Amino acid sequence: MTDRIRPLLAGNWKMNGTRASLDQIKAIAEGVKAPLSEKIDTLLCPPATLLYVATALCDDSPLAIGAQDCHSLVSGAHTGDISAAMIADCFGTHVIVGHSERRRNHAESDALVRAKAEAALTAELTTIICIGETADERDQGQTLDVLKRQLAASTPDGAASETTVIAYEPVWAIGTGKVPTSADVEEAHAFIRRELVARFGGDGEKFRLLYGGSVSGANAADLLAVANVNGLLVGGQSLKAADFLAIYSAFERQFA
Ligand SMILES: O=C[C@H](O)COP(=O)(O)O
Repeated sequence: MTDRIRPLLAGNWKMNGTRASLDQIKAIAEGVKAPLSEKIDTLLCPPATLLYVATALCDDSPLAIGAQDCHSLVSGAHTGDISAAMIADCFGTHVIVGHSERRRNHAESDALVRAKAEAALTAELTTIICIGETADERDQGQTLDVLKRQLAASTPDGAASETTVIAYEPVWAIGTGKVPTSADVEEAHAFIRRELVARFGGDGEKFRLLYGGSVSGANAADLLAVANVNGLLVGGQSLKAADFLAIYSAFERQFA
């Protein structure tokens, strides 16, 4: 862990959460307090239906609210989509793009992910670009090739460490309870770091690299101890405040 890099704990609710879940957002917002909030950033990405009310709920909290996807255009005839500008209009500050569930379920290409990331940058949202190999790709020894291709093709030339976060999420680890070894995470993150430095020079050293995939309160501390892991992207364990705050506590132990 490079101490210049401010860690980020991010939660992705995926297609979960209704108005009845707002009490969980409130509890998380109240739980991410100073002094730790002065050292690490926290973010929750609820479904788009809750975005506006969630930002209002978190008005007095360090907890940032973001979205899970955006269209590459600002507006137009795109039924069901939301634009980066709309997210910003709801006071969202972040957006996830290129999540493997979007890549798989909506056939999103690297080029489309890059266009979405460009739109997010234009809307002045912090963009979390997800990359990661499938189980087959891993079994065939292609992990680093996949990461190289996805990172290069999904990241805009205008990306910078202030505005862009890279999340390494092995597809086979998402929602499965399977987590790569620390050595595997270290290898992947070191590779991503090298690629970013090769492309962005010194600024590549400063990008935040998140690990995601079956993160829980039980494994968060071990993951955070891995070199070049600057935070975590959490799915299932971000839905309940108690689970998410248990992961936040692991940050406390690592970074306070
Ligand atoms: O965006 C979050 C990831 O897909 C991880 O999900 P998970 O923590 O439920 O495995």
